[in-house]
Amino acid sequence: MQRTPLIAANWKMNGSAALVEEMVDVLTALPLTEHAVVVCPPATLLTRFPAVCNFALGGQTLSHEISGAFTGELSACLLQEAGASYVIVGHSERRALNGESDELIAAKLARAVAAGLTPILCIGESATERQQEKTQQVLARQLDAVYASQPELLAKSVIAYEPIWAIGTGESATPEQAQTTHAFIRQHLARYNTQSAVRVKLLYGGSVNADNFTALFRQADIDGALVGGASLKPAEFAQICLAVTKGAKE
Ligand SMILES: O=C(CO)COP(=O)(O)O
Repeated sequence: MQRTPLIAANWKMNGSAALVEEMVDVLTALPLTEHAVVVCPPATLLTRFPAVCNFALGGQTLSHEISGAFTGELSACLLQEAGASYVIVGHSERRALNGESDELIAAKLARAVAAGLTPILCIGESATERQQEKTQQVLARQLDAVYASQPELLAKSVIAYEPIWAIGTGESATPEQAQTTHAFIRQHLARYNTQSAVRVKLLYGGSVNADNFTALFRQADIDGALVGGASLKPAEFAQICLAVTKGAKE
């Protein structure tokens, strides 16, 4: 089963209209294959991107509500209207800083799928959980919560494994560590549904850069990356994108 690769950029609360222009110039010059790259800028910048280009756009979070008196929130439909076709859900920063629970994340995922957005579900363990050998337990809990809410949601999502200890630290998981965990995630998904487990794209996130990406991407169960810091540097991000268009896996 050949899964097409995906590189996703998470700009977090960074970027500017100027960075949009720079990124568009750099990415549109690349021979990107269809659906290979998605850029998730702050929502206010979504409409600054051209309506048609050779990469997709995504939001960084969404409300679990459809519409109404929810000041400051953004619905799936608003994101879609602004040009998004993906949305990051359950990033560890939102789990930690905004108190997003597994159940809330499952509700957001359902809202995204219902609106036709592809969710990028983030899961991952903290340094302490890894030291206590609870990585698999944490990931299983995060996946089970989504499965329990609606069994078909995971098959319609991209899943990003982002160990919290690797985010923004410059200390990426090693290719072996990442592959072991991705293989576990895929096995766990297979317990729900063997066919969709083979099809689901699993991205690795956490201090990915142009130097370490190729070795990560060569791993059997790593289908791409969710890139934070390096996605703010157009030339470096372009190198990561090119690695998948060149088929670095072979
Ligand atoms: O959190 C991340 C992407 O969602 C990873 O961030 P960094 O690539 O900066 O470590």
